[in-house]
Amino acid sequence: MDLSILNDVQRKAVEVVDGPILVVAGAGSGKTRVLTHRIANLIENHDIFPSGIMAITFTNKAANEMKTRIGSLIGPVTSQMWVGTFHSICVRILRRDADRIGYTSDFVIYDTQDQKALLKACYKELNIDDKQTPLKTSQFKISAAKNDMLTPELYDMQNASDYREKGFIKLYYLYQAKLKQNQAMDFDDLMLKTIELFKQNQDVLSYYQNKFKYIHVDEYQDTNRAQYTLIQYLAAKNRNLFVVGDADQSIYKWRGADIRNIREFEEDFPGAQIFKLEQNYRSKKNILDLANSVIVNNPNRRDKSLWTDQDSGEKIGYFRGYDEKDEAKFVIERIRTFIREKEYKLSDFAILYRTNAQSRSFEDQLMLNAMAYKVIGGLKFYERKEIKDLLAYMKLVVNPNDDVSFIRVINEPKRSIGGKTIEKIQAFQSKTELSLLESIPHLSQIEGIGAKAQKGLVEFYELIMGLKAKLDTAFVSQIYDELLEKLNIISLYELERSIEADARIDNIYEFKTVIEEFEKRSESPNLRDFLAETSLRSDQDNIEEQEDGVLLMTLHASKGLEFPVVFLVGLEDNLFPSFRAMDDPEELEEERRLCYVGITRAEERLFVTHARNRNQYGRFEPRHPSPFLREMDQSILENLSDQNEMPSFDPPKPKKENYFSKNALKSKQSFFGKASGTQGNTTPVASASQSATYFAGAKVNHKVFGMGLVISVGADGEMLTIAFDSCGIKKIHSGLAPIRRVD
Ligand SMILES: Nc1ncnc2c1ncn2[C@@H]1O[C@H](COP(=O)(O)OP(=O)(O)OP(=O)(O)O)[C@@H](O)[C@H]1O
Ligand SMILES: [Mg+2]
Repeated sequence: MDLSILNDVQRKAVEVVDGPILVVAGAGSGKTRVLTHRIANLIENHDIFPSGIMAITFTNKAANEMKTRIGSLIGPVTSQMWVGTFHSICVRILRRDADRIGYTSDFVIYDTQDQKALLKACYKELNIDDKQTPLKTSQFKISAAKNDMLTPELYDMQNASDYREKGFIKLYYLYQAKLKQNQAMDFDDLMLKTIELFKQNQDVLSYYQNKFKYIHVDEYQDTNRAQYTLIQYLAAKNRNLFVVGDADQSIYKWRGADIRNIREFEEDFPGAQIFKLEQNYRSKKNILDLANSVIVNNPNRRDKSLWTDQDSGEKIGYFRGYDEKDEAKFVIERIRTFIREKEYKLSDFAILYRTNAQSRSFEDQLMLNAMAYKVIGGLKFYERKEIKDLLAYMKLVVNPNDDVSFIRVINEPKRSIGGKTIEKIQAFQSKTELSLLESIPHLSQIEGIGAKAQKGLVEFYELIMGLKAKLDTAFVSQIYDELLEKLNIISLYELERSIEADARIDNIYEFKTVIEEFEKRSESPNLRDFLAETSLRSDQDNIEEQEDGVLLMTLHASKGLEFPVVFLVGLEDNLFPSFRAMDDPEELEEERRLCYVGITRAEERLFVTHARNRNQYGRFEPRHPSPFLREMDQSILENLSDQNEMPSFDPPKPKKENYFSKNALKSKQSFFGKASGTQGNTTPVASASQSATYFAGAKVNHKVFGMGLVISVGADGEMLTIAFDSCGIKKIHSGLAPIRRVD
């Protein structure tokens, strides 16, 4: 095998055969390449059997990529070599020896839905109200405990003195017992049970320790406690552990990833050889410089020097649109120009964003331009559950005969209506030719439907009919608002307090923006036309399933990948970095690392964009540029914004010392204006009745709801819309509520 295609340090790292090895390096320096070449080298030049080699990555996509890369070096990877995710490797181990810890080898794996169903059964047994403690909350807590390797027993020991934890501990015990009864494991158990297997069965552990002489881990910076422990077990005997990672790319703290794992590798494995790669092969120099100018603002990091012998390349395109639609138009227009002028294919372009809901404006523009696209690691906007549900409601309002929509949403949210009830109505329906919805007024003629289900059905009927009555007089947005209110859907998701639920809320608000855009451009904005237009869009979706397409994904999903042209979009305060980062310096550092990951995906061209106004939380509001934009080296940005979109406004005052980097505030040639003078919408609005001044972005403390962030101030200067940490968005009268500013 030809190792001359590697640079000196890379080759040295590849050539060491035994002992613990850590390769740390910035993005695009060839870490993954070194890892695959090392494996090929072991097999080709050192006669190591593939069956003695294991390589672990974080996603299936990355695992497949790794197999392909090794395959291209030494021929197809056989199943004797274990290349996979942590989970897939654990399943393989457990299938063989689960009986040693009291499971059969046919144990089942519970996915999120199964987990919820099981939790529900526990709730029933323990009399827990899922309105007070949403299933999702317990699910999240159990997962967090497991990622920290806390079994119910350990968790109990740690929290025994905390009376508030009593309920949860009981639940956790029961949940775990029920899993066992069902011979089931949830995803997190796969890790924990493997560790348990090793702990309790020295012979099993020895078998794997002897079998896997060489163990490799990519993206080591994102391992959590349980994953770390598993690796420690497997590698303890031979100590031939080869890990690669980059502390600057650690972006999974919220899933328990512990950046210390990489920092403390030398302590965990004394005598470890450390290699630092410094040459980046992926990106043009300007892109790399930009990435560095951002990441240097993270305190507590080991400085790395990353260089490239590539030329500077073009400057980084900077665009500030009037709103998110304008931003999307710019991006799609650029892609068109690139394709017209150079030999690019659609999949050379990646649009990276912070939150899923942002994909919508880009999807719309791509569809308008008949360009194929793919949403990686997620669903296209109109395929997302909450959007499909809301569309189904609206379809029923227009068309009571739509049984498909009826079935989709009759029990969404829960109305105690199950499959049996629907079958009974269907039996009735076959005699009457009424639709399912139209059958509801005839419930008295249908036997065997319980009182609870009857009540649910009638309420559903009244909801739809109530909206139908307004069909010819109300705006679509009014119908939509009323629908949301009656379903209480936002509150239900808010109660879940999970990242997933937050994303759904974002999407629901984003859909309101879709409706408002429709109302603006159509002459008689009615629901029928709106639905017709939307169904055309979803149809188009289906045609576009081809190989090639512009790639859309969140920053998290882009880890480890590379693309010729990257658009990093939505660089706005409270979006990226997210609102959560405002009060939490650690969170802000994690967001900054995410920004670093995003920038370093680009090979040839990079564009950074944001909007001056955005529809978010269901409101059209002025936005501040992201602090990350200010941190970027301004001398390598090229302003591509329209003249009238040239910036200059008053940036919000720094609230935390490191919130805006010192660099950025000093920067002379900033696109983002000096910290003097106020303009336009960002002018603070004084509250009439209080001396305190409230404005979008002000932080407040409410006696009951706790800390929150003002999202907007009503025209009277008194009605505030506030996003509270504890309970989501609320409207509060500043003169009447027990509220004060905190700075
Ligand atoms: N010595 C080299 N010569 C030429 N190209 C190289 C060399 N080393 C790496 N590359 C190329 O540079 C790009 C980045 O490599 P790779 O993906 O392995 O980097 P990485 O450090 O794993 O990046 P990330 O931190 O983003 O995961 C790849 O296209 C790879 O083929
Ligand atoms: Mg990599």
